[in-house]
Amino acid sequence: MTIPSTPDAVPRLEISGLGVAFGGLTVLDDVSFTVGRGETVALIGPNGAGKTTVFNAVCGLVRPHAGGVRINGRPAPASATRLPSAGVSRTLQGLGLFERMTVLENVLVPLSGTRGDHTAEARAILARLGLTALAERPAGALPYPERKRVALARALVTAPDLLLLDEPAGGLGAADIDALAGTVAEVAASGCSVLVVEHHVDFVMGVADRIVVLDFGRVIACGTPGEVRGDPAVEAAYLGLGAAS
Ligand SMILES: Nc1ncnc2c1ncn2[C@@H]1O[C@H](COP(=O)(O)OP(=O)(O)OP(=O)(O)O)[C@@H](O)[C@H]1O
Repeated sequence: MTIPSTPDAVPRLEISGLGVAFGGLTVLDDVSFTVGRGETVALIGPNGAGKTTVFNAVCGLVRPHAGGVRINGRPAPASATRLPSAGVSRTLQGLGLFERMTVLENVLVPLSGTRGDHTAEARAILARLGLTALAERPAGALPYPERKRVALARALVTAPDLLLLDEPAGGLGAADIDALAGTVAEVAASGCSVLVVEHHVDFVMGVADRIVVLDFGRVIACGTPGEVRGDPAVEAAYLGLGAAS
């Protein structure tokens, strides 16, 4: 996918003054942060803090009443269907795989509207994620960790320059989380920017360059993992509430 090049100073993702309300409920209030090129930023916070709503605003699935989202310096697409052409891929908490389609067919879905045969690219991604032997299996027949990897492969096949991961470590064991952390590090090293929503604190501390902490729809802290870990407001709001360690 060819994305117009932008100066390095322009963030891949810039969220400024974002406000979202559902009916009378304010869910996001003046949320601002950036994700730079090749940077991995984690968005953490207690249940209901507004993390998924941030993702949905980036993807054009909810309309903010204040502020905005820019991707590579341009306003984010108003529709999720235009995200791939803006260089953005996303995984979903619910995975959203087509259960009866094979692993390979699932991974080819994002490229189905584009010209040419993309089988070689899809197989390369499958190989990178250790899924080659499962390529012809129906996605619905696989154990959960492999299904999660298929969802990640499907997000990577468009070669995004901004990858949004919604709870990628959820439901995985230690070995799969380690492998996932390695994949995220490789993706970021290739220049792709990553925004990850995740509850698993060790995973977040290991992969994130910076962490943004939301509580009741507001940013209460932003910094390196070391800075955030020691922040009393974060401990009170989140880390002290028995999150996975
Ligand atoms: N479509 C909607 N209509 C009404 N309220 C909503 C809607 N989507 C989310 N909310 C509410 O907005 C708030 C933030 O939800 P959101 O899913 O963004 O939080 P979250 O931080 O991702 O939580 P979790 O960690 O549990 O996934 C919650 O109070 C939720 O109930």
